[in-house]
Amino acid sequence: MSLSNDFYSKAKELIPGGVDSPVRAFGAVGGDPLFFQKAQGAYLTSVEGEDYLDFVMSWGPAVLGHAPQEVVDAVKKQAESAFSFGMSCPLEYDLAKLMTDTIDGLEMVRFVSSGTEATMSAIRLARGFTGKDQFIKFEGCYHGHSDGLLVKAGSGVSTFGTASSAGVPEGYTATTRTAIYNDLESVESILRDGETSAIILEPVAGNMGLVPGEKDFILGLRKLCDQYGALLIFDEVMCAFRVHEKTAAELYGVKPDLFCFGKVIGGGLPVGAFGGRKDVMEKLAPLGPVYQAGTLSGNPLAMAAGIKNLEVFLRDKVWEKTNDLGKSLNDKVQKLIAGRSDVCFTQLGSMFTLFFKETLPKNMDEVGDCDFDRFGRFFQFCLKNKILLPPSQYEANFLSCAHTDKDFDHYVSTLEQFLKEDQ
Ligand SMILES: Cc1ncc(COP(=O)(O)O)c(C=O)c1O
Ligand SMILES: N[C@H](C=O)CCC(=O)O
Repeated sequence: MSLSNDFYSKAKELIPGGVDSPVRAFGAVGGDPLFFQKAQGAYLTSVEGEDYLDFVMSWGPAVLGHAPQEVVDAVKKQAESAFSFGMSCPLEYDLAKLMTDTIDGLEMVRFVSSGTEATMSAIRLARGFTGKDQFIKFEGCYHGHSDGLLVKAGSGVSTFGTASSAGVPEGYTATTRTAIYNDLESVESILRDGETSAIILEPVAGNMGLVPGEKDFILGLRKLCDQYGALLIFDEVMCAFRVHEKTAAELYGVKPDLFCFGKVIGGGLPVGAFGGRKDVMEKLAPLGPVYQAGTLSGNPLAMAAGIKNLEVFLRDKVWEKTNDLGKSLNDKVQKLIAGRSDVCFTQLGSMFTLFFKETLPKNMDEVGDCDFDRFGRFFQFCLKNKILLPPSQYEANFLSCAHTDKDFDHYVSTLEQFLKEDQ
């Protein structure tokens, strides 16, 4: 029994499945989950004291690497004066100012404690603003686990093979309409009745593996929203500051009505935010009739971590570094797999996915063609070689400015060995 096995056995007695989020359970790749004690730079240290090269990076926040000193110092300093006020503090304004100054189209922003809350609140706001109940989401996009959004969702929902979740009454999903990613026709056919309040999507999807929206698709969504009186919501919880220096909105040159954020803007502490057009945001309580609240919203520790994470990201031009690193990894992998038809690789900024299929998928159905058993074997092979991948073919990998070309050489030689042994 390893120490991780020991912790896992104990955790299973008190925590369902031994984990606080299903993807951590290694359910799709076999074997028992590892438990960790330390995260530093591009590495995690298990409770056994073994170092693992990390491509999970806390599912996105750690774009500077784990525990960057300036963020650690900012959190320590804040902890000396307050963990939580339950009242307003200047740090909320500071992060709002930094974000609204940085992000084109973000006129106002409200902080919450998770990406789930951000998307759930954005949908409520869109309904309140337009007076319409229906909204569109895409198969394979994941927007957290609020009831109405747990329909044909990616990430753990697909990993564990559920189209929707038990415990969600039919009525709660009756207003959720699903369309096919990268397929404008599937969207317009739903919009024609004029009943849709909003379209929400990951403009660069990372919860069915990395599947970028095609430019025409994203531009087309903007046009359709304008034509049919629906709001366009970009869920950039995962992709902001990862696929572009700022947002995917800038990458495509499209302005959504609302954005959702999380991950990087909290520097690893629990945070989410939604914002966008002022006339829409002013419908929120206490100004307007759309209610939304949170005991720990705008939490000072999370604000301090987020401000420092973003400041360093912008000041040190971290985007240029992570983008170059991503391209370097892409070059190495493409060279290795050239001419193969059993595997393909895609990268955008600091996100990437290796799919066990011939060609890159454009939507959730095409991701379904992957060889999932082989992905599981690759995951285990990497683990043996001290590399931690997200434990599902449906998840994107993340790198940070703390990763190095030497780390990538290790990943690529591990992949090379795997492809030789696993014919
Ligand atoms: C695109 C996207 N939206 C929303 C969420 C939900 O965020 P959280 O897990 O912080 O609730 C996630 C991740 O889980 C995500 O990747
Ligand atoms: N894909 C999810 C978020 O990005 C994975 C995180 C989780 O559900 O625990």
